Amino acid sequence: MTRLAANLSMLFTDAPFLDRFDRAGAAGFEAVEFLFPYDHTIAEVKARLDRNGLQLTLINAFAGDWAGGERGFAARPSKTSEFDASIAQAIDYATGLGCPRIHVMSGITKDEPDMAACETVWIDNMRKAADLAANAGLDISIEPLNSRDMPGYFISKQDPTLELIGRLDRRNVFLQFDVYHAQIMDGDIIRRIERLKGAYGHVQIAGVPDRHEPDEGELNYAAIFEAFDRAGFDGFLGCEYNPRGRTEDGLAWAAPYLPKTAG
Ligand SMILES: O=C(O)C(=O)CO
Repeated sequence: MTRLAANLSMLFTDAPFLDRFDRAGAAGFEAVEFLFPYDHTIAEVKARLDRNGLQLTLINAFAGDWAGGERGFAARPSKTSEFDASIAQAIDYATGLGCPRIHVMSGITKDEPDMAACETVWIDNMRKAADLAANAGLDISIEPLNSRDMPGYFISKQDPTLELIGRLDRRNVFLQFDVYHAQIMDGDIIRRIERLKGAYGHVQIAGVPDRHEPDEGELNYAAIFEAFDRAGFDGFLGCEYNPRGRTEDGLAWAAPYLPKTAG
């Protein structure tokens, strides 16, 4: 069954962050995800989840100076103390908010002098994060980002990322399968959903190429939703797109999958 989570870092952004929970609830969502809750206390965020009856499916660990272009620390040899602090903080928030997984970003490595050192520190950092998360009953999610939007990001394709995840040898680390990024870098989406079954723990969606609502662009999302169903994926699909206008005005495609609005 297709179930949708609103990504509150990209949807309802005409409202302040905490008010986006109310907008998502009113629009019929039963779940949300977002990148960084850290400007607010756990209690403030929890109160908004609870008052709207929303589950939280994903948060990101702090990833550095986002506006300045930073995208995480895991593969950056000079940033291990920032990495450690970001994981400790994310585990506190995920635990306090009842969120089952944390997206740990790998970092922009195009200007790093030694890629072998980046890979070594990525493995060490991700293993450390996975073990701390496992102690708290949480999963780690790792996402390749397409190199058109995010040049120089450490991981950009699904299969090489899975190869790295395999080397971690940790049972609580999963691929974050963002269909938008995967279509741009890898393609063959339906077969990939089937082949990678069990390897992805979280899924995100958007239209390709413009990252707007999934009802436009080159992908047939009805067929993709069926493929995730057939593959037995029972998690939420994170709606991580830039709305063409006001978020609510672009949600007609989602209505059949939103329990509070489905007729
Ligand atoms: O940019 C993306 O696709 C993300 O999910 C960042 O967390």
